[in-house]
Amino acid sequence: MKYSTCVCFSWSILTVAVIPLSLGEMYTSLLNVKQAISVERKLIDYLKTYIDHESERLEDVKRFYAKVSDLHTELYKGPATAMANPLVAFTLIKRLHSEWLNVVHSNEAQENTQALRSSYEKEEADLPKLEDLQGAAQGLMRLQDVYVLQVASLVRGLFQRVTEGQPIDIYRPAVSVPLSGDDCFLVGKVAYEQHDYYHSVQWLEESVRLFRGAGGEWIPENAGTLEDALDHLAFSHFKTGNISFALSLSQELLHHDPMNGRVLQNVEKYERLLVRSPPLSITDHGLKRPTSNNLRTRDTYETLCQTQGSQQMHFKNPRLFCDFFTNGNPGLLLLPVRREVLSLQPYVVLYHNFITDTEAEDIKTTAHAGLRRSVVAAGEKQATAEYRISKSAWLKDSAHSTVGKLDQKISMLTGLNVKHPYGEYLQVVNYGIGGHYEPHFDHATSPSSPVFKLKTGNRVATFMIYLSSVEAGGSTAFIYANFSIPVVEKAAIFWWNLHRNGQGNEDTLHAGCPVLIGDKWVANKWIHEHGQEFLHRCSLNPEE
Ligand SMILES: O=C(O)CCC(=O)C(=O)O
Ligand SMILES: [Fe+2]
Repeated sequence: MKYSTCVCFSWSILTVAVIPLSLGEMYTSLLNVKQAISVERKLIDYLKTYIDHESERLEDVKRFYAKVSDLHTELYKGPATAMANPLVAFTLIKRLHSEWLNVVHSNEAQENTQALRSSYEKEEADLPKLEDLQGAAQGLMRLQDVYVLQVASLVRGLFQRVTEGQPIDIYRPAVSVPLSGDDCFLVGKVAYEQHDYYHSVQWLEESVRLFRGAGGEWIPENAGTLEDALDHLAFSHFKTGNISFALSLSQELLHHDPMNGRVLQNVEKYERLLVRSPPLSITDHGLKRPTSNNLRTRDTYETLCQTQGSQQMHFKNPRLFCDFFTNGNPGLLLLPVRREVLSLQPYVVLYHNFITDTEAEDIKTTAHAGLRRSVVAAGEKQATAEYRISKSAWLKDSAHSTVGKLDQKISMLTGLNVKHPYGEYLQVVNYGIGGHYEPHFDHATSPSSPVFKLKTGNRVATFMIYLSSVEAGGSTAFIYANFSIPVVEKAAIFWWNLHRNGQGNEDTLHAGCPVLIGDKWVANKWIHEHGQEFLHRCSLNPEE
């Protein structure tokens, strides 16, 4: 199979305009998700004003009600004598002529609703779109798959995997946020609409269970109902061959909606099917994950992600070592870098504390305005892809003094020329909900790749800096080399993408695992072949 190359034009920085956040999608970058909190804060304030105004209005209605009902209690004691009083008669006539009319036809309720709606409309541009909701739901399903998380636990706000029949915590959140029947309905529906009945069955089952538990009560914020969930779940079961479940759920649905012609027809159809071929046993309907085009490496990739950093131990391979490294450079003499050689084939090293907290903050902050949905090479062009969920920005040296400082330090450590165009501009990446980058090569694997547009050859090496920590997930996995590196905050990793003879090194196939918990930021510096002629020995030997 072919792997795409992560390609991004470093010169696109020239055309970067400051686009309001609302125009880009939200789920592909945690920074944007975090920014959405301030929008909800405003909505909360608007709702409070609405509740206050409506409460005042209801207080007035209640006062009028109390006034009139108290009067009637008095009047009923002797209505004839009461009416003999012209003041009582006058006020009765006035009430019936105009006071009731004013109360019943008051515009206040409408004005309050209108005020709430127009405040909401002011924020509308910054609200997540349907694409965000679907992307976030897909992110959850990705985490479920890659980390083998139990849906029933996720629904309770827990991150657990079943091991030897026992649910084991993969991560224990400080506060667990349980999901509602409607939350699960939404995730199930996203899967259902993609004909992915493996996930729709699991999520809709939870949805039906929770809706049933809530007694089928309707609440205004919900999009779905018990009936909707039963309907979708019944059809998902039918599609996965579980006709008897499809039948019993449809019967339950008819109980709520007896005149639903479509469901009546389905029930007849399911009954006929069951008469024709009765089910052998329930276990016949084992749900299977949808197949993907990267099945060959999927298991290794996911295992490497699950182990969250599974490097070969130094004691198992004495050629792997740690040291204080200066690369013979006087600039590093007083403060050598702690180097850890992680792998020899391909050659991958980790430099601890490569960047300071302040420098990492400078880089992230400078990147904010330029973050755009990350793209991958698609033939000669670049396009967004499901297999890379993040936003990225390109930073030139001139963007901030820290960028130039880092270039210098990379150059000292690697001994390579990283000046543009021999090194691409710094690519800063922020991952989104369940954000990931599936197995890929950083170097071009086809002569038409956009990597060659710089006219400085292929990407000979990658220098990647971890600008943040993550709480769980997000490791960098080397698939064929069979090891993964956990996110080590402030560290950087370096590897050669090409053999000395210029051929791509297949062993560098690598990936960014989905981020389970946290806000992962990395920065890539891609170094090209040209400009290194006297710095990195090349070879004509096809074996080298
Ligand atoms: O995020 C990671 O761990 C890997 C990122 C990566 O491979 C890339 O951006 O090319
Ligand atoms: Fe990469």
